[in-house]
Amino acid sequence: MSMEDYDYLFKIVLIGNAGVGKTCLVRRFTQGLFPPGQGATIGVDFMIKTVEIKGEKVKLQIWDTAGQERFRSITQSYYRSANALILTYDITCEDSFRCLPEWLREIEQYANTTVVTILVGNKIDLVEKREVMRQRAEEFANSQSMLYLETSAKESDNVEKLFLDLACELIRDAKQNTLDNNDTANAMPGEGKTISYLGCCSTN
Ligand SMILES: Nc1nc2c(ncn2[C@@H]2O[C@H](COP(=O)(O)OP(=O)(O)OP(=O)(O)O)[C@@H](O)[C@H]2O)c(=O)[nH]1
Repeated sequence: MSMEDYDYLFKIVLIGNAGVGKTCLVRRFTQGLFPPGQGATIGVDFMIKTVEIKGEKVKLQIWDTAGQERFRSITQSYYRSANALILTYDITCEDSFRCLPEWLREIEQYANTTVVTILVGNKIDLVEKREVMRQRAEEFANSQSMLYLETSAKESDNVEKLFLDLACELIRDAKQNTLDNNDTANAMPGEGKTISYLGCCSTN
């Protein structure tokens, strides 16, 4: 290993309407808590968490952007260097789902073409208030080649899975790129192990 204390560094950016729970998802994952009375994010916030996946240290830089329209020009500048985007909506808020095509246009315009995007329906603890059916969201995600996951930052449902699955996907991409960029003569011993990583994270 190098001087750095990690094997991989990935940048993950959360986007989506105001109030859907982006900050709460990040704080649940990085600090293990559900903040009471979480206020709106101003501009962009930033947290780091290092996780270990199959013996490799993965440093996640997590950027939490403000959903409010007035911050859009600031948040757009964070798309470009993102390895992954977590596009979040609130399953109890039809409006936040209806805005997704608008967010996808932002992604198309500002993000890297290789970015991994996952659609997240948050607040599944509010069962009675659900306005967006799971199947509908899944179909939408499929149609846009996005992964899909439902979470509750409050109850901690699927939050760990969200970030770990993303990290696995990014590792897989990184290993694949290394393979693609090296002809066989230059391949490092053990590179072939990439294959055995496929599907390593489908924990469900
Ligand atoms: N019941 C429930 N409430 C949640 C959940 N996640 C967030 N909330 C609540 O939703 C509100 C908004 O949460 P935030 O995390 O600030 O939302 P945000 O998307 O970061 O909002 P902006 O910073 O304005 O873009 C807060 O009152 C949270 O307590 C959840 O999983 N379940």
